[in-house]
Amino acid sequence: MRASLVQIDVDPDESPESRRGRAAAIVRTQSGSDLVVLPELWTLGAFAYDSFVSGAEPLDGPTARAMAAAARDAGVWLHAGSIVERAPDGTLYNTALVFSPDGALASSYRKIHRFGFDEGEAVMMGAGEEVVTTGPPDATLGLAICYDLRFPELFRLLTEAGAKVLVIPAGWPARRREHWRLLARARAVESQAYVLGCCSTGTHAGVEQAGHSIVVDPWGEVLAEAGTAEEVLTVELDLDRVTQVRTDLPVLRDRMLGLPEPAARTRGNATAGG
Ligand SMILES: NC(=O)CCC(=O)C(=O)O
Repeated sequence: MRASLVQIDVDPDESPESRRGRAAAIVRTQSGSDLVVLPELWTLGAFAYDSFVSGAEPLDGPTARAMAAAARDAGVWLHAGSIVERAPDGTLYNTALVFSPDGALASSYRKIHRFGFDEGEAVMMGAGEEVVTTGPPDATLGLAICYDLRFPELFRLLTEAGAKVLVIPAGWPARRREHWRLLARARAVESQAYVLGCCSTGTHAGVEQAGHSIVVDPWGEVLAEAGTAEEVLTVELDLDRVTQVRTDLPVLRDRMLGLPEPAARTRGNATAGG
């Protein structure tokens, strides 16, 4: 399977409409790929909180329509990164959209772990509640977004649901770039799956983006990594490698399920220690 990660420059001097057109044009150039991936909130900028309310869109809004057409024209599976979704009840979500090669919306995923602590998306957006896998039947994509990368329990659930390729659009800051690179490899090794991390580049809302979109194989080796410029990273994924690694080193089989809850363990230890 050939995958192309589009590391787009999110520049506040370019309008979301212009960037949408540019991203669609780039996707159309990737017709030889099976899967094309865009970053998190690339139309507005992941840290451009001031634009979230005015720039929110429904699932059939302008970004979704442009991406559906681009996926169809290129004949690719398109993970269109994420949008600020305005749900019918008015709640905002950070929502990833995946289109099949006929331009149909195959799946959407609402980011479960919202970044910002006491500000930004953590207070402006609702939290997703669904673990989502999708994609080409032979690949099974597991969906996560940016800050989700810090929460291994989500990736366990994605692996249990059959994910072989973990796709993580991001607007990760340059300041924590080494966390991004390290956690992408960690999630690949523990899940024994490919990790496709597609980050934006440029600076918006005063936050320099990490770039360094990355593809890691199920053994934890980095197959390709971008720099900090806008670029398309294209790699060949051998999906049999997932099965091979899981067979050769069957650690997923050795999980000890049913361990007591942490609180129960603490009580137990305290008693045992006298
Ligand atoms: N947009 C994000 O989720 C940012 C995540 C981040 O900055 C971090 O985890 O560090």
